[in-house]
Amino acid sequence: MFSEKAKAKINLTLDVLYKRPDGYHEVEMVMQTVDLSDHLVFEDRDDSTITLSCGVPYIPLDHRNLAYKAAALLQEQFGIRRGVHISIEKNIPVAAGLAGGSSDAAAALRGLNRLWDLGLSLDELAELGAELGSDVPFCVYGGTAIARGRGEKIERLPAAAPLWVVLVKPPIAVSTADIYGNLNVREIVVHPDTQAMVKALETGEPERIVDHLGNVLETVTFKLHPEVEKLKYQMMKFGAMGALMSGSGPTVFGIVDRESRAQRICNALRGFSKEVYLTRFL
Ligand SMILES: C[C@](O)(CO)[C@H](O)COP(=O)(O)OP(=O)(O)OC[C@H]1O[C@@H](n2ccc(N)nc2=O)[C@H](O)[C@@H]1O
Ligand SMILES: Nc1ncnc2c1ncn2[C@@H]1O[C@H](COP(=O)(O)OP(=O)(O)OP(=O)(O)O)[C@@H](O)[C@H]1O
Repeated sequence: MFSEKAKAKINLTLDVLYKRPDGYHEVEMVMQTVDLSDHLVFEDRDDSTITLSCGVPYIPLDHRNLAYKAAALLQEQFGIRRGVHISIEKNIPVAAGLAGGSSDAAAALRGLNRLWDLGLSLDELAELGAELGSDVPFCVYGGTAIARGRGEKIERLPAAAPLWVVLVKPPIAVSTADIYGNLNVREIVVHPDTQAMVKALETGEPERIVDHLGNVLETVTFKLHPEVEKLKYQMMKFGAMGALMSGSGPTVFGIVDRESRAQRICNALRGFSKEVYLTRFL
């Protein structure tokens, strides 16, 4: 029996450069792991099937689950005849822009690499992960990184200073495909400055980091779901140093340098949303 943590991510920057002929968007994003995690446990089975259990009722437990897909991919690629039962304790909100499913897939790749003694490196697992989703390779490594291509090309960065992050999710689910589908690249007014964010992270100065937050998908999601923009405004009003929507949304994160202030923001936001989390850069 093995276990793995599947950590959530936020996008400190998310830039779209152009729409590619394959329908995906060429991106450049600074990604950061935060300490909000699902927990996965992997147990051997007597047969070759893959089974899943999960405490929450609203995620698929069959071939549509990204952790199932990860297990099936490894079985197929390496001719594995052993089965596995994967229990998922879900703490990351679903369809939130926090890569919950992608992180479960990455944790499944790491966990099964150990359970099935495959001896694969993180680079090899990340390459396999790209077949499951654009965010999976980053989730294989975690930490701080720049993601390019459709998100699968990862340049790892030194660990960032452990800033506090408040997450707030409105009670709506957002489809990533819909948000990218509604983006008109020619209408992007301000592109985030990826290199400036990298430099800001090197200094560890929160004031510089929040200066360079930017996500070109915000405009699209805000138009479809105005309550997301409202939460961003409230996050700032309650005292965050900077705030941004994560990924395609609808989660908004706020960056804070002191725990006491982060706690106060969480308390204030709980008047508006049931889903508020206090986390940190990891
Ligand atoms: C929004 C982000 O989460 C930011 O980290 C990612 O860019 C999306 O990552 P993801 O959810 O793992 O995305 P995938 O499962 O690979 O793709 C979902 C859908 O989003 C769109 N998509 C995704 C990534 C990308 N670079 N361009 C796209 O246009 C495509 O329509 C795709 O069918
Ligand atoms: N292990 C899983 N956990 C959560 N959702 C999953 C999982 N496997 C498949 N899904 C499906 O994936 C969809 C997207 O959920 P997920 O939580 O991964 O979105 P997300 O956080 O917006 O991802 P991203 O930030 O990578 O776009 C859900 O509708 C859900 O049914």
